[in-house]
Amino acid sequence: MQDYAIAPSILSADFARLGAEVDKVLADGADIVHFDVMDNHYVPNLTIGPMVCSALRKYGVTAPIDVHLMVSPVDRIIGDFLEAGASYITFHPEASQHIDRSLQLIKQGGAKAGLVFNPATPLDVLKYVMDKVDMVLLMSVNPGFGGQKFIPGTLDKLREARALIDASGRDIRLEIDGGVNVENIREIAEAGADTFVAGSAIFNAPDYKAVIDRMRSELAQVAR
Ligand SMILES: O=C(CO)[C@@H](O)[C@H](O)COP(=O)(O)O
Repeated sequence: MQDYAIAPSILSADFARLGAEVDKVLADGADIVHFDVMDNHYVPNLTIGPMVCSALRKYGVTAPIDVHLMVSPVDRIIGDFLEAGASYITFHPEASQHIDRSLQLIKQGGAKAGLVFNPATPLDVLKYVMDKVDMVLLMSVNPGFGGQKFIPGTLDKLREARALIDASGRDIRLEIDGGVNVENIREIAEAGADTFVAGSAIFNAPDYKAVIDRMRSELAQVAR
């Protein structure tokens, strides 16, 4: 079976009890902590920054932390997230003046680097930096808020990204983010995703483990 990873987005967690929420979702079977950084500039919302990432590490979180920067410009915040213990740092190509340089900053700092594509952003730049990318994140909603509906056109884009990744021969995760739930996760995996961000589907449910277990049983039935 494919090495699938479930990455709950803490955007939908209870921020007043963040450490306990992260502990619980990891104990309930999540693989990766998805950490959404919004700057009220690149996107119309404001969330959490490097101090919160660092606080989670000090609190004892050892799981990979996948930092999604919805921030412009990106370069000046990358160093802070490297120090704060980010495992992955992904950013939007349109938020960097020098995409190759931003990717190098992340990798030289010891984290895995990735690019994020909004629903209407083409994948064109990817082919020029494939050798520096460890993750490709496709947004299946317009970024800024949790709880939106999955945009179905993202399935074709996933197939396109999967073909590019497979052709590269590199070990690159293909992550999907926005409107992922138990009902659509199998179709999304069949289109090529291997890493699934889910915010409201998990954190708005009374039983996180039940949702994650149901997601895994859907993934166990994926035909590829
Ligand atoms: O980055 C974002 C939104 O910009 C996402 O990570 C959302 O937080 C996902 O939430 P759901 O769509 O799963 O509720």
